[in-house]
Amino acid sequence: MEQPAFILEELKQFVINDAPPTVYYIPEFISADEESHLLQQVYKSPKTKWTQLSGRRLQNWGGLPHPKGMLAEKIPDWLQVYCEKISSLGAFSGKTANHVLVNEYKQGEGIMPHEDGPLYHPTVTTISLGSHTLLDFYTPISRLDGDAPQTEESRFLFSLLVKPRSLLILQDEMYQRLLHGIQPCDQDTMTDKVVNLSAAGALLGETLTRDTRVSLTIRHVPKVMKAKLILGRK
Ligand SMILES: O=C(O)CCC(=O)C(=O)O
Ligand SMILES: [Fe+2]
Repeated sequence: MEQPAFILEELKQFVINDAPPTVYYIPEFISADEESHLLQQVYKSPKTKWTQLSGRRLQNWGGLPHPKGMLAEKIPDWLQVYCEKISSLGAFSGKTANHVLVNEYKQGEGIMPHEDGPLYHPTVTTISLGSHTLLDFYTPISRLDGDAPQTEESRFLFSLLVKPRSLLILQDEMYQRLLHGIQPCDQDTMTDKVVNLSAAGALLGETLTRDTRVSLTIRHVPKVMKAKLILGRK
């Protein structure tokens, strides 16, 4: 059922105005009890659910997104609760999230700048557990001939501080145009490039030391394959 658009009104107070459209940052979206319960569930999952990548490991829930459609799998209740809670805020234009990535970053790990791409409804929502991190944003590589090679440093725009238990929602230009990544480092110093400092309750010049961070990346995959039930049919 379509959610009325006015539910997004509630989120308006959480918009980060110093970032391009649109960033919502909601501190303490979940309680400390919910955080430890979620971490327990993540670490209780079968070892086979983990995929080790260079610099992080991840669990995929809900199916593998594919251009031809995702073969949907049931999301366990401990994650489904949050899919529904976030969707009820209107984050996915009335649709319900059906895909969750669990990423685990040990101290000093990160993720290369990337786009989340066209297989998702263009909204990404992230719950952080266990540690803060800095999410960095970059302009895309310009493909104009004759341009000087662009370094990651020259494409860097600004960062968002995401604290444990927060919910981050990125839409519009933040999803569709900019790239995001996490530097593989142990500590983050808060500069004026961190555009949500006050919303995240941090101080300019403060240095935060990272610990293991687990993030829940909750999204909606619009294209889902309908499994054909051919049993008993000609
Ligand atoms: O851990 C995060 O907050 C970012 C994860 C991410 O960008 C992704 O899985 O695509
Ligand atoms: Fe991403």
